[in-house]
Amino acid sequence: MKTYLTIALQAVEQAAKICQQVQAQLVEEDSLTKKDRSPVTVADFASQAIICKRLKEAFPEIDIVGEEDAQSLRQDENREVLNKIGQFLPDWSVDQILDSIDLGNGEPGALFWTLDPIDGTKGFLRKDQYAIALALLKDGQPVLGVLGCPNLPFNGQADRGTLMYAIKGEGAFTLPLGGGEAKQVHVSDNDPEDVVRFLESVEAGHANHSLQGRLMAHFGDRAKAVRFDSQVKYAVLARADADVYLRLPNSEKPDYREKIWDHAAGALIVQEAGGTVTDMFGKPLEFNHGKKLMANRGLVVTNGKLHQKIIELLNRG
Ligand SMILES: Nc1ncnc2c1ncn2[C@@H]1O[C@H](COP(=O)(O)O)[C@@H](OP(=O)(O)O)[C@H]1O
Ligand SMILES: [Mg+2]
Repeated sequence: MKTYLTIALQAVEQAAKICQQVQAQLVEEDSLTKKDRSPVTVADFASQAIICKRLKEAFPEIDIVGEEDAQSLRQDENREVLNKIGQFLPDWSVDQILDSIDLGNGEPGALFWTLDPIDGTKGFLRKDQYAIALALLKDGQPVLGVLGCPNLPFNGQADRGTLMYAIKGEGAFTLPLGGGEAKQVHVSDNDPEDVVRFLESVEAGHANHSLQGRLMAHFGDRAKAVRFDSQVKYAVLARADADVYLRLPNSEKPDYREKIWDHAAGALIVQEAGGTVTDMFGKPLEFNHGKKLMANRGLVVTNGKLHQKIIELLNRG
């Protein structure tokens, strides 16, 4: 597993550098809109190209299930975006860029990678939080997870981003992006009688803020709300900077099913830091139903001590 980890960390580091460069000089034309009306940027594509190329060089036999594909980039109308990606990958030919992005068109199987090249694209566009999320899944469960969080200060240092990783059964660790010593992380110790710090999406459309508000009311003044984009929320909870992360289905999209790349890496990291991850009914996540968590609805992520209480409150009818 160590070889997988080394390559995964290098790939995410490399992608994070490009994402930081793009975010620093981002303009509106650097993104396009997908069929589901969600945005995708130059950085999403460049990040996927870099990570897929690196993984396939090292592990040619393992499929990669990535969020993006190059179909839209192959259309003339998006030539500008393709050219811009080339500016950030100067040694790459156009075909190399397109083909590397499409290395992420693999299918979920017994052993596969899943990649979100930029999780929280809307946060990225706001120059806010985002994560590069990579996980290795074996027999339907994440066994390795890496989160690159370029805008999440490492140890309070605003100029250093955060990298987090976990291997199943071996704990969760953090180190600064750009290199440094890895330190083990543990979730908080807070119980239902303490202050409870709740994480939620910034984007109201990705969650149910009003249901979450009603649940928080149960804790009165002790409930604090913190909003972050992306799987940065899992990283924040894993290092004990928050206690609960709720992702409750938005009433306007009751049939929404979560994507595996939005949760595989983060869920493993929180579990290895001592926390608990289930859906809103307390059911463990099942990653063996294709690209979506078809057997689960919503998410409840806690430090473990708060889990039962939150599930009870959510399901008391
Ligand atoms: N209706 C919905 N409910 C829950 N998640 C949604 C959603 N619509 C989009 N998303 C997902 O929410 C992710 C961002 O999460 P967050 O709200 O925590 O920042 C998006 O990932 P991408 O940004 O990779 O597309 C997208 O996959
Ligand atoms: Mg995502």
